[in-house]
Amino acid sequence: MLLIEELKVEVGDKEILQNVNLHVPPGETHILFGPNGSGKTSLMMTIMGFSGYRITRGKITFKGEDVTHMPLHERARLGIGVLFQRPPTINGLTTRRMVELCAGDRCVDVDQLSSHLQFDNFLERDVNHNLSGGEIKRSEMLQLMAQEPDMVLLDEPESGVDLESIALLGESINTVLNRGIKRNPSCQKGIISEKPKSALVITHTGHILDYITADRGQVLYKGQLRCSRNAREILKWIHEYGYEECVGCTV
Ligand SMILES: Nc1ncnc2c1ncn2[C@@H]1O[C@H](COP(=O)(O)OP(=O)(O)OP(=O)(O)O)[C@@H](O)[C@H]1O
Repeated sequence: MLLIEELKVEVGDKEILQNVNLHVPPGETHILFGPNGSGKTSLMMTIMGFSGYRITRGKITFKGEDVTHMPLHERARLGIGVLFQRPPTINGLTTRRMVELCAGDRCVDVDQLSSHLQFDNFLERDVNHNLSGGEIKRSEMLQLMAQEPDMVLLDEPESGVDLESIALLGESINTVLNRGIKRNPSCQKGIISEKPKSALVITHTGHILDYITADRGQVLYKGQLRCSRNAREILKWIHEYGYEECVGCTV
């Protein structure tokens, strides 16, 4: 699904990612750990194609297509979706309209989806305007559910979300990954996708691991991917020994 080969990325005049190799096969969820400033968000922004992240070497392939220099909107159309750590407020655009735009020509029952996410009361507000941290995450998940991407990049999905609401968030992530979206049965447009979805998830706390199934964990350290193993094992090592010891282990 996603293949990254020998990727080097600069932001401004600073090299942020060095020789990153990563393979996320169809249907797999990979977890990305790493200390503050190690380059996790930059990696996601580069995969998504945001400007300012200059690829100086390497290649990104998605669903067999070379997307290394593909514009952001084409990557989104090809099936990459992102949940931002700190998404912007968009004045003048209601969340309902945004969700409709994300759905494109897919038939999505916005009211049903938002009710599922307990977001009904905020649909007519401008995107992320005056929303709490948890409400912003639900708004972003709503947009992802409508977009129905083949691969989702989730940047700290649990940040700002209270412990009770993480279960709801985890459920919505699983909906996006495993079961596609719930459709209005009277709607004839669109095809329910049964294709396996993939995910790359950044987490600091690991709380989200209680709700989603992780196939593998990776540690990004000083711009390099240094470890690849069971995500819970990595989390345990980080808790017990810290990042420096974790990436130094040879077990
Ligand atoms: N637009 C930018 N201009 C200059 N430096 C940047 C820019 N974006 C990121 N950086 C720098 O690149 C490094 C990696 O940042 P990044 O946000 O990718 O790290 P991160 O691992 O996601 O951190 P955190 O866990 O704190 O969110 C940091 O030193 C950051 O200051």
